[in-house]
Amino acid sequence: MEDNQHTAQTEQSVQDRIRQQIAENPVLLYMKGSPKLPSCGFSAQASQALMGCGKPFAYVDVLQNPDIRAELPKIANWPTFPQLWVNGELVGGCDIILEMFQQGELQPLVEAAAPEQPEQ
Ligand SMILES: N[C@@H](CCC(=O)N[C@@H](CS)C(=O)NCC(=O)O)C(=O)O
Ligand code: FES
Repeated sequence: MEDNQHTAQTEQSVQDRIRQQIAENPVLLYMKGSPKLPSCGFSAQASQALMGCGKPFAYVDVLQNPDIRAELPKIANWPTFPQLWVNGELVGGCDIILEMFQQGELQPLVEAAAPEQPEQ
């Protein structure tokens, strides 16, 4: 009973953390590994396409965050990684990201979403 309650609370706080990440980062990629050192071919292709857009983006390595890996698919209603979120909305996974990149649709989406770099 107490254990169940604890688990429910933990899941809630993980989901809150995810929602905050999604709200705070206009372009956010949930992936396996990092853009520089991806741990899966799907995440490698997705992050490469995003890097090809030439704008900074945030990422979360779900292999380093197993709680996020477990909870995000419930929030997103999307079972796999990578997941690209732009302006608080799920764009899709690797297939959709690559398709949009090849169609020239990813770059304008990212450009419109990413805030300008602050002046130095
Ligand atoms: N067709 C998918 C490929 C992604 C995929 O199948 N990902 C798997 C293997 S990396 C996954 O995330 N499985 C759930 C998990 O590992 O938590 C896409 O377009 O993103
Ligand atoms: S980690 Fe095996 S397919 Fe992505």
